[in-house]
Amino acid sequence: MNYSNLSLHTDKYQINMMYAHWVQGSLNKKAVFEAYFRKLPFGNGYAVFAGLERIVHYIQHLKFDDEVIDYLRQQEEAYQEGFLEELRNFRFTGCIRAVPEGTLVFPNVPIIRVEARIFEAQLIETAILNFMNYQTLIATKASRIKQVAPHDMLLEFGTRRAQEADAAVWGARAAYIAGFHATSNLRAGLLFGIPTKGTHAHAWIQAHDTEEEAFAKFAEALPDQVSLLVDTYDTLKSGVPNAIKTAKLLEAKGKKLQSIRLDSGDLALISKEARAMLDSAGFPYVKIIASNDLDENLIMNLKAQGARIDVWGVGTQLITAADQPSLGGIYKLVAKENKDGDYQPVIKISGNPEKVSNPGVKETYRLLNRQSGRAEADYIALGSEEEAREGAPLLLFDPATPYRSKTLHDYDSVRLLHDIYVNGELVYELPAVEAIRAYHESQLTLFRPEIRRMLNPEEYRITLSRKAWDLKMELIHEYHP
Ligand SMILES: Nc1ncnc2c1ncn2[C@@H]1O[C@H](COP(=O)(O)OP(=O)(O)OP(=O)(O)O)[C@@H](O)[C@H]1O
Ligand SMILES: O=P(O)(O)OC[C@H]1O[C@H](OP(=O)(O)OP(=O)(O)O)[C@H](O)[C@@H]1O
Ligand SMILES: O=C(O)c1cccnc1
Repeated sequence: MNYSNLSLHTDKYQINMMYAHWVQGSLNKKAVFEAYFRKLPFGNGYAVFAGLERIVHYIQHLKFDDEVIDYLRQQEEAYQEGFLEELRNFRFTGCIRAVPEGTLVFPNVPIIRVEARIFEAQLIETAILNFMNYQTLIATKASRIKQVAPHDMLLEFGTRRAQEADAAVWGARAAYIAGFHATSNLRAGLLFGIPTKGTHAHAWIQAHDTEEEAFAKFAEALPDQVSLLVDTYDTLKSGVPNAIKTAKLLEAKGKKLQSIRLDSGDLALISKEARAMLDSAGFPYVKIIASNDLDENLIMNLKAQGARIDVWGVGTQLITAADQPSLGGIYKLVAKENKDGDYQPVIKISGNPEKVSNPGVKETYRLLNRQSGRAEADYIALGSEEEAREGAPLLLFDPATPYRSKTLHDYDSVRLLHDIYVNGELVYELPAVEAIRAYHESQLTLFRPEIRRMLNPEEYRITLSRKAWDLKMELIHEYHP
């Protein structure tokens, strides 16, 4: 079996809809879908978009091979051979626009737009959401951790607790984009060129007669990168004193002990005492790593307690986004091709106002205040509108709170969506992960600290243009006269 073929990495209902479009002859009708999420995760003030590289890789390799076709034939007797033949010839021929990875993104702002034959656009919904939702979630969680320890080294240790192998490597990459410095996962290092780091486990100590011997042997084996786990028996009575002995052995050879790792107990108290012991033994350069179910709240708390920790190893809480294990990103049809070949806007109505979709093919602009250089708002306009593109005065119109409406005069507007595929052709050069990480860091500076803060952040302004709002109201009234 070919484990790497992702053509059926989709929900069965997509293939059923594709089949029904094929049966009724509407498969080639064009459609526009937009992907976005409605609510920020973790109560954060922003999310960090990630997942595009994986999406591109998926689209590039989309192929219904013989094995897949045979499986579908067995699965569903109703599927006619002509449909299966259509799938056999499947390739993506549409257009995809997306925000670059590392961009800060906000609720209800389209972050991916797919314009394609409905047959194609429908198939890829599930995979696009799967990649975007997970990676954006982990990048956002990692960004929160980075916020509380902006000057410390952050190591991603989550693979053993991740929801399987793909989550481990793509999660490691998402964490790196958001400012982590390295991962323990070597495959992530190989695949994405991100730095890797590692200490050793308790098993190394347990495999020797004494802790002292274990440390010395480890230092002998890897003298240039010795990091010792000091809590196997007793951190302060045995682990740290033995680490100091090893540090002396290393110095005698002209080498340096890099760090010790604390993995249990009161990390604030123990780190302070370990720091004092290392300093008074003449090893101020030895860093202290901490691990043990850490997250942004614990790290912030440990810092408030004066913990002397230089490096944070973060696993389970990050890679599983433990406090919110899913981002609710969605993919909604916003326009369909009508009989004349024009796009007709469509809406999804819900009893819950937050769930009513924004109809029409739209363009999103990030408006940067020319005086401060800071982002003021994201402005969602219909594709046909010119104002934001041309820098004309813009009404930031808030129907729920009209007193918040204001007109923006002196601004630069940046189009958020970039061409990724044009008529089936990949036109976007995927940036190296280092460049994405640097881009993300620069993007953060565009936002005021009140929006970036971890707790009760200020809400960033998202505005529909007057025309986009009027279109929404028009369609609502059509269905609810
Ligand atoms: N000073 C501290 N303040 C708040 N939380 C702490 C502090 N020190 C450690 N913690 C956190 O408390 C939780 C439990 O720590 P504890 O020392 O009980 O570890 P443990 O996992 O039970 O130890 P072991 O690994 O030996 O079983 C961990 O998430 C740890 O990171
Ligand atoms: O705690 P996390 O943030 O997930 O970080 C990774 C954990 O993985 C290792 O533990 P190990 O697998 O030996 O199990 P443990 O949880 O019992 O320490 C390591 O010592 C960390 O404690
Ligand atoms: O290198 C480490 O210390 C490490 C790696 C994975 C999980 N826990 C710790």
